[in-house]
Amino acid sequence: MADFLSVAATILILVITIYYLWRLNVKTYRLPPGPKQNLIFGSLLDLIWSTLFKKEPAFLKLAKWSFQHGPICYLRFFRQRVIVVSDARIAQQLCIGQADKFSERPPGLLLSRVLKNKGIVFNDGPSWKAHRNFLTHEFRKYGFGKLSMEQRIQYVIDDYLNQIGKMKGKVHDPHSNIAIAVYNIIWTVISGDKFNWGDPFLQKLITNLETNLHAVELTGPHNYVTLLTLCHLIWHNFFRLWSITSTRLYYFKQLISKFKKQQEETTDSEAEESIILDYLVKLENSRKRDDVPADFSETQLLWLVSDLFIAGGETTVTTIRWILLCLALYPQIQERVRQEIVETFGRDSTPTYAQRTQLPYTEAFINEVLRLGGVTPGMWRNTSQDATYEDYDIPKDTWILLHFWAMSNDANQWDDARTFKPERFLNDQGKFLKNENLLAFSTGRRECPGQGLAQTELFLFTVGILQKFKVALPDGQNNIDINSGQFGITYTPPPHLLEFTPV
Ligand code: HEM
Repeated sequence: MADFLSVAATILILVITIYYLWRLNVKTYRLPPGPKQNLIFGSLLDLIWSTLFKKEPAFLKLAKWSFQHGPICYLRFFRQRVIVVSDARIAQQLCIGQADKFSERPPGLLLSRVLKNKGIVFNDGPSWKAHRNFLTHEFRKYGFGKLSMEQRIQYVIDDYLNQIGKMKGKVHDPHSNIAIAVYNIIWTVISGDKFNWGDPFLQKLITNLETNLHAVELTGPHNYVTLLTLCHLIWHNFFRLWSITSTRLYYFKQLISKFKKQQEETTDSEAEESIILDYLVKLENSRKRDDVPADFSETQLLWLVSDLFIAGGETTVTTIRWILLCLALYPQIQERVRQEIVETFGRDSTPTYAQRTQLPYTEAFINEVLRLGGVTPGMWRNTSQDATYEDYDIPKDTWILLHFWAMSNDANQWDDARTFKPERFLNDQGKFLKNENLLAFSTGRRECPGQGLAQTELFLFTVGILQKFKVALPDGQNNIDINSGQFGITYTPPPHLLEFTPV
């Protein structure tokens, strides 16, 4: 009896699988090249084998496939069609040239399922559009490059530099101080308020935000097949993930309540303009007029704030960690950047972001860190309609991986791709030269709306640190391999300690 049942179950599974595959291939498409696919699983078993048994990160495996088969590489993971794009120009042709078709997130992705109709990053449709427009308008209104916003950022960077000064050259892991400064900057930018250094609430929030980041890995096998998604959730303890997210939202709720209370106690003329205040005023005014924009609500404000902390925090913290590590690993480059800064602005005056054009080597250095660090290794889009690229078809509901790390590491686009060379961003006259192959902040309608803020932070941090400190690895720890970063939701530098000596 047991034998009969298992034979019947096997036949049933086979019939269902063949039916699905048949439906998938009813229409024959001219698909881009890719590795040979298994009839049923496509490349899923290869991916499982590499990630689970060979411990190769999925991002790296996908990059290898794409280097082997071309910058637009087709794969299938069981039923899910995937295209990996590892060329910045192709990404731009698709995401700008055919923006209507390439601006959604994949609806089946775990994070899209959980965050549907919430915030911005994994949201879609009218709710995404309304919040994205609001944010873009706000960032333009307060303008990075405008002094008031830069001053807010600079106050936090000054706190950071004071803190480093107090450590008197003690060797330490730079991560936690950078995180305190970066998350505080996000809060000051969106609320006009600022935490004191070492505020226990900020510390609690950061611990929460940095817990379990590996559970939201974006490209591993569990992303494509519901059964594997369930296994992944069980493995990472679904209840724990849920409790971390609820606690996070509770913290943001507390922050916004505190913000509202402060506003009530402030007279109109004293009130500091801010993104949160603008959201609440817009909501209030539109409620009175009875024309609330798509999905604007206090709950959505929570998700928006949460998204800004998540999208703007880990990315910027990781980039600054790479900046410090690269300064320490390449002392001659560090001296050259410092010399340029000190000769142009001295040790005490702070240049504005707009004055970066006077510091071309510093700009080249930061761009080389963004390239080699490849902080956001990739991001998903979904085709909302059938599309084409040159002679290839890209069917509706194909997941498109914009593989930023592969774009920055393609030997066909970059000389000595894995060597740290800021000069590649300078022209013959020593002026900074933008390189179209670098897409650190993505492209098209979903490109990073926080790019201006992030670039301002990276610039002010680099200048501030080099005006005051020499950054070095402790004696005997200079053998860190710059190519041994770890892939997760961001590409993080290998663990390291640093010492900061006043100059
Ligand atoms: C060095 C720092 C940063 C890097 C490298 C970075 C990079 C990126 C990338 C690659 C994307 C994906 C875009 C796509 O889907 O194609 C993105 C999205 C996003 N980023 Fe950033 N980002 C950084 C900092 C920030 C900051 C400071 C903020 C705001 C506080 C921010 C807010 C966002 C948001 C809200 C999205 C989602 C946009 C959407 O889906 O419409 N990012 N970022």
